[in-house]
Amino acid sequence: MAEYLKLLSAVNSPLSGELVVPGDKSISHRAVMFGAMAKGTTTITGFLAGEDCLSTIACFRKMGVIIEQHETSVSVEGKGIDGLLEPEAVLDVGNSGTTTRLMLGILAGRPFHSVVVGDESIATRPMKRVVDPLQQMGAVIDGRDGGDKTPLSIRGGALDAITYQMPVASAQVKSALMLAGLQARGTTTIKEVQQTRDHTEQMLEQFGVKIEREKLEISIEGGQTLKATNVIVPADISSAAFFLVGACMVEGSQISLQRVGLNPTRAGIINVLKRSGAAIEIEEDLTATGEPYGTIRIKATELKPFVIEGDDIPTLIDEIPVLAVLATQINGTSMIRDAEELKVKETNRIDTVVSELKQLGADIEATEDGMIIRGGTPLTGGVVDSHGDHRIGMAMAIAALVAKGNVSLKNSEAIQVSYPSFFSDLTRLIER
Ligand SMILES: O=C(O)C1=C[C@@H](OP(=O)(O)O)[C@@H](O)[C@H](O)C1
Ligand SMILES: C=C(OP(=O)(O)O)C(=O)O
Repeated sequence: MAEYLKLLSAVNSPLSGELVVPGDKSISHRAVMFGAMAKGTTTITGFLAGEDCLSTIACFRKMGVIIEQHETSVSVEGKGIDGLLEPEAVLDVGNSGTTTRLMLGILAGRPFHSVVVGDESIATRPMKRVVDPLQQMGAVIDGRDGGDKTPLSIRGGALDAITYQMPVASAQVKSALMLAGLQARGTTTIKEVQQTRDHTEQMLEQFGVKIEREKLEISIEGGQTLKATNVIVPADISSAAFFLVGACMVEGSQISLQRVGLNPTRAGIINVLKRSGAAIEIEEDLTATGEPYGTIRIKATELKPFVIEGDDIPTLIDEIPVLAVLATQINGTSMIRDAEELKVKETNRIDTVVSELKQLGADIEATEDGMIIRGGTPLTGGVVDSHGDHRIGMAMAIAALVAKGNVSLKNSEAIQVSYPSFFSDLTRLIER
C-alpha cells in the first residue's frame, strides 16, 4: 500500500448495507496459542489474517508447532505444552503487544532459552508489568531498560504459584499470569483492579481448564492440560467500531454488521453510543457457541456529548481513537478520563489522536489521562499520519468521511496489523 493515501473526503457519502468485519484479534491470538499448548488438532474458523495474528503463528511455528493457515481457516497440531521446542532463532512479535505479553507467560514456564524481539513500536512498550510477576514466579528474564523493553531474553523453567495484585487494568498481564500459572506448582491467584476482557478465561475453559472466577479475582491450579477443540472466532467489535462511528456521523447512513462479538467485557462502545442517543439495535444470535455474537444495526442520528471514564475504559480501550473522531461531530463538550493506558499502546494515543485531529481543524485538547473534545464544527482537509498505529490510521480514514476537503493519510500500511481489508470494506459500504 502507498505510503501516502488520499482518502475520500468532501463527499459525505452515507454508509449503507451489510458487512461481516474480519475476526476478533484478541480471540484469534489466543486460539493459536492455546491450540499450540493443547494435545491434538485445534481448528479455528473466522481467524483474523492480519499481521499481528500472523506474527503469533510465526512464533509458534519456530517452537516446532505445525500450523496450517488458509485465509480465515487455521489448524494447529498441538503436542501439549511439553511439545514446544527451544526456538533456534529469535521470536519476532512484529507490532503485537498481545503476542509479546501472552507468549512471555508461556515461555516463562518452558525449560529452554528464547529471545523475543519486535518492531520499533514494540520496543517502546512496557514489559515490566509482566516481567516482574513472572520473575517472582521463578522465570529468568532480562532485557533492555532493566528488563522492561524488547529485546527480551527468557530462560523459563520450574515456576511457583503466586498471589498477585495487578497494578494496572490489563487483560494481557492477567492472561500472561494465567498461562504461567498453568505451568506452576500450586494455585496462582490474580487480583484485578478493574474487570478487563475475559477471552482467556472463556477460551481456557473451552480447552478444558478449570478456573475459579470471581469478578476481580481469578485462581488457576498448575499442571492442568489443555484439550484441543474447535474455536469459532466472532467478528471483531474493535474493527466494527470504525463503521459504527462512520454510520453515526454521516447523515443518511444505515448499516448492519453481522456476527460481531458482543462479550460485555469488550463491548463498551455500544453502551457509550446508547448513552449518546444513537439509533442502535442489537440482536444476539442465541444459537452461538463459545463467545456471544450477533448483529448490530445502526443509523445516523443527532447525538449528545459523552463522558467516558472509570470502568468504561477497559471495555473500549482500543475504540477511544475513533470515539474521539465521533465527539468532534457532536455539539457540546465530550470528555475521556482515566485513560492513561492509551499512552502505552502502539503510539501514545492521547498525543496522536489530538495531534492528527488538530490537523483537520478539530477543537481537541490532551489532558493527563484523556482528552476534552469540543465538537460540532466540520473538519477540514489536511495531511494526517498514522504514526505506524493501525487504529490511528483507521480513525483518520473515518474522520475523512466528514471532512470538507481532501485528506491524505501517511503510513496507511499500518492498518494491515488488524484489518487488511479495511479500505475495500469501507468502499463497499459507501458505494452501495
Ligand atoms: O488482551 C488483549 O487481547 C488485549 C488487551 C488490551 O491491552 P492491555 O491488556 O494492555 O490493556 C488491548 O488494548 C489490546 O488491543 C488487546
Ligand atoms: C493495543 C492494541 O494491540 P496490542 O496491544 O496487541 O499491540 C490494539 O490492537 O489496539
